[in-house]
Amino acid sequence: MASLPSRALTCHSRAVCSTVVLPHVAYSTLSQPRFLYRPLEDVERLEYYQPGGYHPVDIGDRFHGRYRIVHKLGHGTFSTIWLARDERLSKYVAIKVCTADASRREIGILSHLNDPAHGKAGRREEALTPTILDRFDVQGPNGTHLCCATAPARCSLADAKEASICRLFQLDVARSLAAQLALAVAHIHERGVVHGDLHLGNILLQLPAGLDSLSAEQLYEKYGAPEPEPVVRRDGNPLPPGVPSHGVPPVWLGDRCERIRLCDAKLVLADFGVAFRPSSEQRYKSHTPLELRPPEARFEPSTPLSFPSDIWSLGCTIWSLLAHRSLFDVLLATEDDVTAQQIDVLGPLPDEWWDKWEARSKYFAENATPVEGRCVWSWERRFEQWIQEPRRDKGMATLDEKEREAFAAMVRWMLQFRPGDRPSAKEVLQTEWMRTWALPEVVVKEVPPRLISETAAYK
Ligand SMILES: Nc1ncnc2c1ncn2[C@@H]1O[C@H](COP(=O)(O)OP(=O)(O)OP(=O)(O)O)[C@@H](O)[C@H]1O
Repeated sequence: MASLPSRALTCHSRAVCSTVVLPHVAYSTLSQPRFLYRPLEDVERLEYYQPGGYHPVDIGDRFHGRYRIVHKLGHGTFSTIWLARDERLSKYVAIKVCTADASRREIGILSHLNDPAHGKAGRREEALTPTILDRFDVQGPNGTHLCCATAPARCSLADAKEASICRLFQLDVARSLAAQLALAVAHIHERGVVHGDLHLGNILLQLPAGLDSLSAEQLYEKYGAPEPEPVVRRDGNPLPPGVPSHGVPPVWLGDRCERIRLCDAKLVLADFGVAFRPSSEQRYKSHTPLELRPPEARFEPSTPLSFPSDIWSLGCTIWSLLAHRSLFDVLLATEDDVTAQQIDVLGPLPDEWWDKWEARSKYFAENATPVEGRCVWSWERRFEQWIQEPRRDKGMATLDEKEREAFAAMVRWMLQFRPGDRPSAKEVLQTEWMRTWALPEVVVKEVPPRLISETAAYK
């Protein structure tokens, strides 16, 4: 059986964090004890099985007259995701079973992205974002749950890193993933959509062909059968209705990041749960994790977020594809610590932000030099110690001088403090690093045909 990486110490899926409050769920978790049940590792918070919350699903359940649940794929704050056999088409699908009170925003955004009325998208272009294969509602003890079927994926890029000790993708793979991600972002921006939560946990690796030919038994043999664990109340009372008798840890279809080969490195940009269209909705709060959160969300809270906020997160995500750790370190860090790191790496804040930043004297003297004794990690130091050195240590390829300069120029442009100074996603695709090093790693036939002709025109 393939080994499953423990996600217990990470928080890509916000539901695993005990301190999280569900932002757009209509019920409150405050009126009840924090932990009603014994927590199960790699299983969603069981307290969210309550009216308005998750729907209890069992292995073997049949949905919509055709989807037989064979395993669990994962969970998020607003859904559990299951591997199901589509008995009509004899293939596997991922069924996302949303919480009863989850907004239906994601399905609306995905339908908009896939709608031919908004411009003809190539087959490959569509492959960079999820295609809704089916949608239906399920009634259960906790309410009515929107379910949608999409292609199952192997794992998220965050999971592929967490499963690894060195936490590095091969250089050609990292370049290819960076290019595909920029293509995906260019595609959604062109359709007027801001993703709003770009990070490695929301980028999935596509499954190589071949899974569909396996029966459920063969799949269990190869990847391991489900191992449901009993749900137990801490006070010893029986389980209330709407709570499953067992929790199911997810199957591991993925691989350690360093073992992923270029030919298998095909991504899909997922989780459009907080995506929005700036033309029809104003959004002020960023849902992106702190290490990739655009600084305007902090310093210009009354200006609506827009496409450049994705570009900031895209720049940070591309860094994380090449490095073994994120550009801005958030371990035990506050928002102020992160702002200080951003200045250490990128240079001074815009004057009006600097004046607004109350905690600045903790990190900088009035002449903007770091306070005495504070350890400053510049871009160069982070690049050397978090990208080049670990790659050298593992016998992996490193970036030569020219690539290094082109990479820095691109990422630093994406990380301009003022949103208006950042490139558009299309301009990112035209940068020297993308054209010379990243796009050529994407197998030509896999690139959206229209975007190929556009990027070819830039050469
Ligand atoms: N199509 C899929 N194939 C395989 N695994 C998937 C698929 N979709 C989602 N997952 C897994 O489930 C996890 C949660 O999915 P997703 O982020 O879409 O849920 P969510 O409820 O919208 O989460 P949140 O809003 O908390 O990020 C993913 O990180 C991934 O591990």
